[in-house]
Amino acid sequence: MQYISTRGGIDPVPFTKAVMMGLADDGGLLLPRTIPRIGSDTFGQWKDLSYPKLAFEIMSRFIDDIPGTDLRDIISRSYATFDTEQVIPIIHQGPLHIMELFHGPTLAFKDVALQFLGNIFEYLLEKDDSVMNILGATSGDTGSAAIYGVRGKERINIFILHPHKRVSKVQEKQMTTVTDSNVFNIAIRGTFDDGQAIVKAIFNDLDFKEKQHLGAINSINWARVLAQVVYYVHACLHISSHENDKATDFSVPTGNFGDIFAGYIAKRMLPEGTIRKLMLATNSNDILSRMVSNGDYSLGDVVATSSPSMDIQSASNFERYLYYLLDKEPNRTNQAMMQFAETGEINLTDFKDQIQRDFITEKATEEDVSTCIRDFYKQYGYIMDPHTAVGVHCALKHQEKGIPVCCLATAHPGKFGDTVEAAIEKPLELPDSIAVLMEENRESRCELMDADRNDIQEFVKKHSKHNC
Ligand SMILES: Cc1ncc(COP(=O)(O)O)c(C=O)c1O
Ligand SMILES: N[C@@H](CCOP(=O)(O)O)C(=O)O
Repeated sequence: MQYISTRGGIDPVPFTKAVMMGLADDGGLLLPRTIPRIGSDTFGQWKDLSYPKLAFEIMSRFIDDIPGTDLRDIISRSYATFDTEQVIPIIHQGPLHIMELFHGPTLAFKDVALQFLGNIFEYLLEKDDSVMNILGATSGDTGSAAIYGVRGKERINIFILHPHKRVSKVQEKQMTTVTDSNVFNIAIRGTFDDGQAIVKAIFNDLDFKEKQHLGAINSINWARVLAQVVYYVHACLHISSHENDKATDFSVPTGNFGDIFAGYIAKRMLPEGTIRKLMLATNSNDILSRMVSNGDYSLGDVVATSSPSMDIQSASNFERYLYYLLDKEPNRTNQAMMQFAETGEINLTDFKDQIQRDFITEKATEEDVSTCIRDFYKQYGYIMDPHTAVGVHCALKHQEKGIPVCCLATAHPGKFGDTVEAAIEKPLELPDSIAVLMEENRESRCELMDADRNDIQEFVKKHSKHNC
């Protein structure tokens, strides 16, 4: 399998190079040259596979430059850190299927891909006897999952930018109380979008990228998307065996467009009609919702909400979808992205029909989110986090009679305890890993910096790991 850039400016590369490259060297995003198709027979044979075995079946269709035995080992180690043997339980609650993606070490869906990516990096660096300096931006969950994915790994230093005071208390503590010497947290005076733009600008300095051995853990990195494709297939297998092979809709709370893009890839891979509709749910940062409703992909200000991890306007992975929307023409994708960089908008009104064939959308206000958490708890006794509630709100509004809907539960409610407790009007029982974090006097480490690309680049240079 070869990987190409959405902007067409690099020669195709195999999986391992794509993972190490992160952002494509022409500023675009990497995609597999073709999306493998899964026939109905093969899909049927996967029904009883464990999660790691299913992950191997899917990933090995995209990875042909890591020996099978090594890939199996990497996958099985990655999911052994989850707190349940099922890895990703799917439960039936009221009218919905809820896929709980938060059973990994940092209690959010990011662990599913970042446990895997941390192990892939370690494996490839050992092979090459090399080192890596990871640079990433987070609105709260990617950062901690990436840190937990690589903490203590000898060949890796990690630098994570998060927006100062715009992440939840638990998210902040999860990141900053990891005091391993290879972990550097930077709180920036700015938004997640500012952090992501700085990360991309630094990656685009190819000389710096090469000299500092930069690596990417954001969904810029194809391996992130790939690991997330697996759980859509897992859910389809589960639901088709419980609901007589019915086509399934998915509702996905969306910020950087990575998770829902993984669903889009799964839809194109699986037998026709296995996934019916993808519901794209946003909070008040609704650029993606406006794009689906009327083709208007135009930046607004980032506003702070109770689902802070989705307080994003400039959705990184949108470029990958745009590439397919523009008939896989890199020149057109490049032009559109250049225009977006200049004007902050892309007019997609001519593509509205296609976009609406791919997605249904809904935007949840702050009131919608707390009402959804409260009512779902009252009716079914199930407690969800505010990001999950954005998706559940959308699912309940758009569910069609007789069509199963699977909602992605992207974080544990305890990560956003204040919002959840206010909605359900009672204290939450916190998992031990959160209770420990909130103990007083825990040592923590974080630099506060302006959202200044040069300062951050200098900081990374000063603290970066080098080959011996
Ligand atoms: C808890 C949670 N839910 C949903 C999302 C949205 O995922 P994506 O950015 O892949 O669209 C994020 C991060 O953005 C998140 O951290
Ligand atoms: N919600 C994310 C934002 C970064 O998205 P990514 O999927 O590109 O890493 C976060 O929690 O940081």
